[in-house]
Amino acid sequence: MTSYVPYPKCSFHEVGGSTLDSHHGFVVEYGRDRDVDLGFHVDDCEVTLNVCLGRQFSGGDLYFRGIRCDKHVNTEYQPEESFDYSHVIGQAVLHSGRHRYGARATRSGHRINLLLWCRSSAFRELKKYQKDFSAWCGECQREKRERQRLSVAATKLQLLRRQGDNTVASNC
Ligand SMILES: O=C(O)CCC(=O)C(=O)O
Ligand SMILES: [Fe+2]
Repeated sequence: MTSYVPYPKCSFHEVGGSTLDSHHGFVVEYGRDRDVDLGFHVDDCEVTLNVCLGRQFSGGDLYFRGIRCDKHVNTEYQPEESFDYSHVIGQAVLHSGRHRYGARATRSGHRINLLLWCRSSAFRELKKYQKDFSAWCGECQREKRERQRLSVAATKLQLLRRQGDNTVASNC
């Protein structure tokens, strides 16, 4: 193993990363007589640690397509949310569990990865009472920006109308 990744206690604050209190670990294997790829999904956790253990393989890239809350999990992605990651043996990737992603086909060889799904019971409890996840959901953020844009446009229109009324009144 060539790299070291600290336990993600202090990362991913906005998705519960600072209150992680349990985890679930497992190994995935791809190759001959095993899985080929993995479909588009989100993990059942707040933070995912994915360590590429080996062995020799080609393919198997991860394709990420934006972080989403439950309500927006099936929405479109924006071009800037598209990110591909190529596994490197001995290295790990750490990402939000709400990041939508999948694994492309392992084209040859045998790929083995260790997954650690880190969870926060406090974050899960809080989430039940929240409706706006614009702190981390890309689609909540987009909707919020759109609401703000419409509100600014409506205010501008109101001001212009008022200005017009005043001009008419002063000309009478
Ligand atoms: O194949 C990988 O590297 C990722 C596996 C994965 O996303 C999962 O098991 O949830
Ligand atoms: Fe996953």
